Amino acid sequence: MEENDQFNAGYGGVLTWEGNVEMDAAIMEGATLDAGCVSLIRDILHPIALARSVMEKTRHKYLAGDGAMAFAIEDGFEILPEGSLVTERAKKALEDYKNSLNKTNSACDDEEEQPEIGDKVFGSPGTVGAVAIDAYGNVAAATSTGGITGKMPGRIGDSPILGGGTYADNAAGCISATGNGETIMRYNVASRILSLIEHFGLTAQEATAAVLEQMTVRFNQTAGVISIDPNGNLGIYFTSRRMSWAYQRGDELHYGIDKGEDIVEIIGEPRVKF
Ligand SMILES: NC(=O)C[C@H](N)C(=O)O
Repeated sequence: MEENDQFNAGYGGVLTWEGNVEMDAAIMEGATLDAGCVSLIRDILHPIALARSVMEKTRHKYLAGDGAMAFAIEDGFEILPEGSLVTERAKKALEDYKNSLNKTNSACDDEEEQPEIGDKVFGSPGTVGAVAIDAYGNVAAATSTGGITGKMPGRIGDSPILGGGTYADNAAGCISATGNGETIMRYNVASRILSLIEHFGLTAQEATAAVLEQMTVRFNQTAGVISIDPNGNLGIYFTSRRMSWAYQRGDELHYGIDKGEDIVEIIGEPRVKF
């Protein structure tokens, strides 16, 4: 999905105020609470793979900027020619965003001006997130994003923040979030949802809906989350107008984008049967 320009991750990621793609990603496994996070990544097609390398090959959990790029080179990642991830669509979104700011001509972080997820005006609809559970109850989460259009260079969102936009713990479940990163990280969205599941016995759907509704009321900002609880129940909820999501269970593929939508396709037997 990082290769698909329809998503705000990898190729087609949204642009900083200065017109660059600067990406964040995180991956976490719930059995060990091991994790890898990266920020301020440029010219790499799959930042999520770099996050995984940080998890598996370093003694650290989070690398950013020049150090992360140096590690990527050392680890054999292809560094694309500068600007290779920038699409015409992302450029147009940045231009539209700049034109929409009639108050000031700087990269201010005025929350009122930030588009909500799904907004077609200022860039690709969304961050790419994945959550999964296996037959043994091991959960995992991963999130990859270009952030928000017109962000200041150096800005880091919620996606690589463990407990903010990404988290996985076999005792509680797994989370990937999308939406206004400044709000999601301040509200600790992932850890709040998982607390409700672990300590108050809510299902993934109940906990996800409760926390996102509270966040939206408190901050007047929208977000969306996909989650799975330790019983394998899915949570899919968004306070934005739209969020594209999909999941597979057995041979059924479900997907949707607008509220209440649940399109089902039978895609044949899965290769691994549980
Ligand atoms: N579209 C997104 O989900 C953006 C991401 N949450 C960020 O703020 O970096």
